[in-house]
Amino acid sequence: MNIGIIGTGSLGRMLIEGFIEQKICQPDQIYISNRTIEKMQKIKSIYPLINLADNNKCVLEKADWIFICVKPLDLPFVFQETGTSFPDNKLIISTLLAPGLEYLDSLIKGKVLRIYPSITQSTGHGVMLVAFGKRVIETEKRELLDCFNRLGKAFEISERYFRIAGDITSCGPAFMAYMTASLANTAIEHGLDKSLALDMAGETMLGTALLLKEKQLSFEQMINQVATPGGCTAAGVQILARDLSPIIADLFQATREKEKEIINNVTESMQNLF
Ligand SMILES: NC(=O)C1=CN([C@@H]2O[C@H](COP(=O)(O)OP(=O)(O)OC[C@H]3O[C@@H](n4cnc5c(N)ncnc54)[C@H](O)[C@@H]3O)[C@@H](O)[C@H]2O)C=CC1
Ligand SMILES: O=C(O)[C@@H]1CCC=N1
Repeated sequence: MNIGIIGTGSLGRMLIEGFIEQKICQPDQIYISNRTIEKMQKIKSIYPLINLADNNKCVLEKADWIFICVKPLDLPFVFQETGTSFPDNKLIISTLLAPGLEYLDSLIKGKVLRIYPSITQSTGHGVMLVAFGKRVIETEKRELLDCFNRLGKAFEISERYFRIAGDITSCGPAFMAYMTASLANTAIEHGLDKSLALDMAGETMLGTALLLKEKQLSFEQMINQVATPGGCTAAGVQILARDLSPIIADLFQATREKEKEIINNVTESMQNLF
């Protein structure tokens, strides 16, 4: 089975690393294309056997599973080039937050699904949200989910939950990194050396994740184990409990509004072209 990646930015590259590092396929089974050649060449310097395609059409010809990893507003240009009619043995896999499956199923003659991956999955950990279009059959669904489960955990859910789940799983790594960096930055403001603070923050984030996983702790158990009764962690947690909720509510609102804007813009530009 050959894998195609159209768009080798952050996410396309993560998928390439994940497929190769988790031994889902060999580098010579992967065909990639990108608008600018430099990003592809960097990937080729790491995986010399990977195939650089001349254009997106070549990826479609060579690969069986084709992951589209461009930004939503670039999608119309991809379909302009490749057409929208694909044989039944190909699976078109959109990583984009828009357009939705109903539109893709009506535009594309062929099999399509949506995934919402996470950049963390190159490590074999993290979450992939999955929703299948109506022409994907059961055996293909199982094969896809088996593959995605080797890149962390795959959750087949209705795409109407992609936004709120994606705030945890796909945007989450950035939000969590921001919060951890904020702890470090405040410590820096209080006089701790910058590189020490950042190193400490990263190591603590890693240790926290490993502890949660290895000891199968719930978040609440983790908090309770750290927060000695009457101690300073408990004092800090009280501040979070008092002040964090409205900020997180604003964050969910902001991602939802941005998603709406992107969906409107993509729908308009698709309608202009098709
Ligand atoms: N970065 C992330 O963690 C996640 C991203 N996504 C989705 O993945 C998609 C890509 O996101 P990123 O990788 O972050 O963006 P990016 O901007 O890093 O990468 C997009 C790539 O597509 C290429 N491209 C643009 N037009 C093209 C065309 N016509 N043909 C071939 N290549 C073309 C660009 O040169 C660029 O390398 C977006 O739709 C995003 O919503 C989904 C979940 C997580
Ligand atoms: O920021 C974005 O729009 C994409 C989707 C989730 C992560 N990156």
